[in-house]
Amino acid sequence: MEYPGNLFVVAAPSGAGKSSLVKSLLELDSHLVVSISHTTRPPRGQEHDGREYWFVSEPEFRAMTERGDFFEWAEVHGNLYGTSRAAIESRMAAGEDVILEIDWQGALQIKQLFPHAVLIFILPPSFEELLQRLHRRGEDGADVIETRMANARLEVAQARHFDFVIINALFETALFDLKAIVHAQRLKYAAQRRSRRAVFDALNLS
Ligand SMILES: Nc1ncnc2c1ncn2[C@@H]1O[C@H](COP(=O)(O)OP(=O)(O)OP(=O)(O)O)[C@@H](O)[C@H]1O
Ligand SMILES: Nc1nc2c(ncn2[C@@H]2O[C@H](COP(=O)(O)O)[C@@H](O)[C@H]2O)c(=O)[nH]1
Repeated sequence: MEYPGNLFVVAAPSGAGKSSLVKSLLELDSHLVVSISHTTRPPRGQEHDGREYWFVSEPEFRAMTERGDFFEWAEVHGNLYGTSRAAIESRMAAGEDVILEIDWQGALQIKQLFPHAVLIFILPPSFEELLQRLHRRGEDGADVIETRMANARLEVAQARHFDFVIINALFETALFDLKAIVHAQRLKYAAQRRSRRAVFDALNLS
């Protein structure tokens, strides 16, 4: 499928900082919209339905998968997560630039559907720092943190399938890298569209 806007996909092990980076990017970039995913995970302390996620029951989620409502979905850390068509289709069709914050399994599904999607993987500087960040965030119990740390070791091996890798050691540096990727992709896409136009013009086609 091809849409007129850019599609960015950001994945990372839990706690690497992708939500923080995407949130800061959105504050600086009014041309970018983030997709709100559906999940069966219970809300954390400050989370609201329709803001961080659409929180649904497992039967509701399964019904959506059967109806084909998702562009992609996956089981992550024991919960189900998915990007609904309703969340992004109209915005992509309108030519808006969309960013998805999803896990690596979803990212690879999106690349299959939208080959022009740009996949960005965020790495923490070390596993020790990742563990510290999960503890400092203070949102998850010890068992959840243990699961996420175990999964992190498998997830980082997937970075090789991504177009770009950013190491989120110093936050401002990682944000700069993310902005640069978005900017470069916009220029590349615009240039490609202009050259297609130029070819059409030269051939006197409309
Ligand atoms: N560069 C950084 N240095 C130190 N702390 C950071 C940095 N980036 C993010 N953090 C902190 O690390 C914690 C985890 O960040 P965040 O919630 O953005 O991670 P995440 O990758 O979105 O995790 P999840 O997938 O679980 O939602 C937060 O408390 C955040 O403030
Ligand atoms: N495949 C998908 N993964 C998603 C989606 N939305 C979020 N996620 C990923 O799940 C984990 C855990 O998130 P958390 O909010 O419980 O910490 C993280 O890697 C998210 O990126 C989705 O729609 N599809």
